[in-house]
Order: sequence, then C-alpha cells, then structure tokens
Amino acid sequence: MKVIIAGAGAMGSRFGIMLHRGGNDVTLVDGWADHVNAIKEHGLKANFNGEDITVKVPVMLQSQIKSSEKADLIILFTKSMQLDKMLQDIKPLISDQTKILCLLNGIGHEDTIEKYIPMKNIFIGNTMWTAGLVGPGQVKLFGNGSVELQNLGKDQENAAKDLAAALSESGLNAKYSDNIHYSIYRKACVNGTMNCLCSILDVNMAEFGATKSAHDIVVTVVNEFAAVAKHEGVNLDTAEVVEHVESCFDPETIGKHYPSMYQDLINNHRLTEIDYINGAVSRKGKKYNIATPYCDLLTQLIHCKEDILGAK
Ligand SMILES: NC(=O)C1=CN([C@@H]2O[C@H](COP(=O)(O)OP(=O)(O)OC[C@H]3O[C@@H](n4cnc5c(N)ncnc54)[C@H](OP(=O)(O)O)[C@@H]3O)[C@@H](O)[C@H]2O)C=CC1
Ligand SMILES: CC(C)(CO)C(=O)C(=O)O
Repeated sequence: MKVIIAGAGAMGSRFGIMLHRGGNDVTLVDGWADHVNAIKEHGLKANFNGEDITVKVPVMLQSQIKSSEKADLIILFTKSMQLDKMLQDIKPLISDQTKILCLLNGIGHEDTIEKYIPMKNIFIGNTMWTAGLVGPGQVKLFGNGSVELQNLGKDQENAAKDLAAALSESGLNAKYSDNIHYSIYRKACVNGTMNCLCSILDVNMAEFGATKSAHDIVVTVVNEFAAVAKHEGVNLDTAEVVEHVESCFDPETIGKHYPSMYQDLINNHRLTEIDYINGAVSRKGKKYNIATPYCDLLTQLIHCKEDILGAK
C-alpha cells in the first residue's frame, strides 16, 4: 500500500516507521525544513522501545510537493492548527480513490477535511499510541497503543474494516468503531485532562495521577465534556470514561509520557491545540447554554502560559 504521512512529527514518524517496517511504501510529508532535511540526509532515527534504529524513507517538504504518484492512503498527523494548510498542500497526492485517515487529537476536524475531500474517502479516528520528537529527524517511541477508526461516507464500512486490518498488520492495533464520535469524545476527555494539567503542573501523567486532587478534577472535566457531547447526540458513560482516562496514570504503560501539549508548550514554546480540546467544549457550552467552568479556566490558563512563554 502506498501511504503518505501528512505531518511527520512525533506521531507521523511513529506511524511512518511502523507502516514501513510492516512492508508498506511510505512517504513522509512535513513543513519543518530542518526535520525534512535531517531525514533526507541521515534517515529517520528513532529510539524504538529502547533500541536505536534508522529508517530510510522518502520525505517531502510540504511546500515543495509537485505532481507525484497518488497515494492509496494519506494519514493526517499535523497539529490541529496546521490541518487546513496541509490539506491544501497535499492536493497533488490525492486521487478520487485515495483514502484520508485523520487521527489528530481534538473535536470537529471533519468540518475542515470535508472542504477538500469527498465524504466517501474520509475516515476518522483517534489513537492511544504516544511519541516524542527529540530533535530534527529524531523521535523517541515507547509503550503500546491502539487506533479506533470509522468511515464517514455511506457504504464504506467494509473499507474502514479493511483499513483497520491493514494498520494492524503493521502492529498498530487498529479496530473499527461503530460509534467513532463517542470514541473521539472519549479520547478528547483524556486530552482535556492530561494535556492541559500536565502542562500547567509541569508533570508527566503518572505524577499528576499520584496527586490527591487528580480524581476529582478528572471527574469534573469529564462531566463537562459529557454534558456538551449529549447535546450532539453522544451519550458518554462517564464512569467508564473516567476509568479510561485514569488508565493513563500507570507508569508501567504510558504514565511516564509527557503529553503532546507539554512537548509543544513547555519543551518547545509552541502554540497548543487547547482551542480544539477544552476550548471547543467551552465554545460549545456557551452555544448550548451549559456551564463549563473547568474547561473555561483550563483553556485560559494554557493561553496565559502560551503568552508567558512567548509561544509561536
Ligand atoms: N505526541 C503524542 O504522543 C500524541 C499526539 N497526538 C496528536 O497527533 C497530532 C500530531 O502530534 P505530534 O506528532 O505530537 O506533533 P509534533 O509537534 O511532533 O509535530 C507536528 C508538526 O509541528 C511542527 N513542529 C513540531 N515541533 C517543532 C519544532 N521543535 N520546531 C519546528 N516545528 C516543529 C512540524 O511541522 P511544521 O513545521 O509544519 O509546523 C511538525 O510536523 C496532534 O493532533 C496531537 O495532538 C495523538 C496522540 C499522542
Ligand atoms: C498520549 C496522550 C493520550 C496523552 O494525553 C495524547 O494523546 C497526547 O500526548 O496528546
């Protein structure tokens, strides 16, 4: 399968490496010139579960895509703020058969994708895999994960199941979901707690989980997400979602991970995806007349931190 990874940062590199090792024809596309040049020159370097590996894969700078062979599958892995621009830039790689799979964190990305891609070719989902960028051309990958996905287009259920099976052949542990909007809200609850709180408190997920207030904060934030989701026809089982969120505290699995928002804001002084996570719940809360005080405050605190750190 010819796979393009559109957004080859930490997660795009993980998926690129795993799909390449699984025998697929993988090309990376990214907008960060130093990263692209490092991969071109030295290959993509990864510490993969403790083993140092180098993977030689083709890589293209997003601004320099001309015409090329069309992809069977494009996996979108930009940050939320970069998604629209990436979709504009990868047009030459898309045929009317190309499947587009979006695995970004956050709520509502289908609204952006639908502007560029016919519904029948759109697949959305989320992932519990983790990854960290060490520097240009270099990533650190540890732990296990999973992917859930579903088709947005009618009559594409078998295509979605085939796609999940193809990802699983490369070890990505992907499953078809028959209610992906539930799964996306459930994952957004993980990000709506872990990402902002670890960034504000300067801790990893296990360290946050070990605090006395962690459980109460998680329950309150999950309840705010659930109240908003209900207005959109998604009925979250809040007890199960809290349990799912708190499974991230385990230092034996992914607890030692610093969430992607921490990597952006604290390590790299980059703007965050907060407006697509807690910020999206705040906005929807106002629209539906639902109070979301924790999401409002967490969004404001992350924006304060962006200002303090001069994030760009
Ligand atoms: N990291 C994780 O563990 C997880 C992340 N996700 C989600 O996956 C999506 C992709 O996230 P992730 O892979 O972490 O993104 P990264 O921050 O690793 O990469 C995204 C893009 O940001 C730019 N960039 C990143 N770091 C730098 C830097 N230091 N200097 C200059 N540019 C930089 C690059 O593109 P450009 O130059 O075009 O800006 C890069 O392609 C997000 O929606 C995220 O929430 C989901 C699960 C886990
Ligand atoms: C790993 C996880 C689940 C932590 O919130 C994540 O999605 C991220 O880092 O953005």
